[in-house]
Amino acid sequence: MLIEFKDISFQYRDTDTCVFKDITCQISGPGFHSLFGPSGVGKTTLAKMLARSVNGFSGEIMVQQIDNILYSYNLERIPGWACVGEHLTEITRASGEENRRDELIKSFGLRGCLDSRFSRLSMGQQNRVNLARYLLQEFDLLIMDESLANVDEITKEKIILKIKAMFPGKCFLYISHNLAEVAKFCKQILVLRDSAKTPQMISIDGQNHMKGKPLDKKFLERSMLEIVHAS
Ligand SMILES: Nc1ncnc2c1ncn2[C@@H]1O[C@H](COP(=O)(O)OP(=O)(O)OP(=O)(O)O)[C@@H](O)[C@H]1O
Repeated sequence: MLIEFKDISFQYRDTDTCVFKDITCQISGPGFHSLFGPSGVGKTTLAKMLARSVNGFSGEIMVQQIDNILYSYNLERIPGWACVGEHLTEITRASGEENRRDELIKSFGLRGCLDSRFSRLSMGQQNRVNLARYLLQEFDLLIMDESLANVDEITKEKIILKIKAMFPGKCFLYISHNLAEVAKFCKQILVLRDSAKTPQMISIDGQNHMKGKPLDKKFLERSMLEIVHAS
């Protein structure tokens, strides 16, 4: 599995600032990779380019062994008229993944939400339901653009570790503003900087924490420090 951004430059139409200037970087292999950087620097834009919903850039995005790319984001809302259980059953009808659905419902703490309408759930509950909907579909790469926003730290950790255990062969691009979280759970952190800085993207190794593995606190602290210095 390989994703390669080569000399990417981009400016939105009718704006006078460029978002990207000659970005080159690689993501290889399955697991959690992060896009990290200050608000407005272009994380969502780059993720959407990868998902082919933002075009018109110069340079190349090459992917190998990745056919299905899904893009999930934290403000995505599904129709509120059906209850959550029905939505998840409906999506499972296409994939035939009843066991996966039940496992996600249990580990994402969604049992109590199944009879509620989506619109009546809290934001953190809505985000968990929405993420489960994506994990029930076919994908090689899932972009998680702040998909776990509004979820408390303890539940978030359980969910990330569960996703890693359930989908060891899949690639995830995890976008978050939480420094400790990306350093702890991701194997690679792509720090995106202002387009006036050179290089605009810096790659840093993360801890890639897994369930049952001890945390290397020294390594984690070093990663966090490197990310702060790169930002
Ligand atoms: N459709 C658009 N048209 C014009 N400019 C846009 C458009 N979408 C985003 N931008 C601008 O492009 C820049 C990058 O936006 P983007 O949403 O990719 O940043 P981000 O790093 O994901 O931000 P955040 O962390 O706040 O979500 C911002 O300056 C934003 O104002």
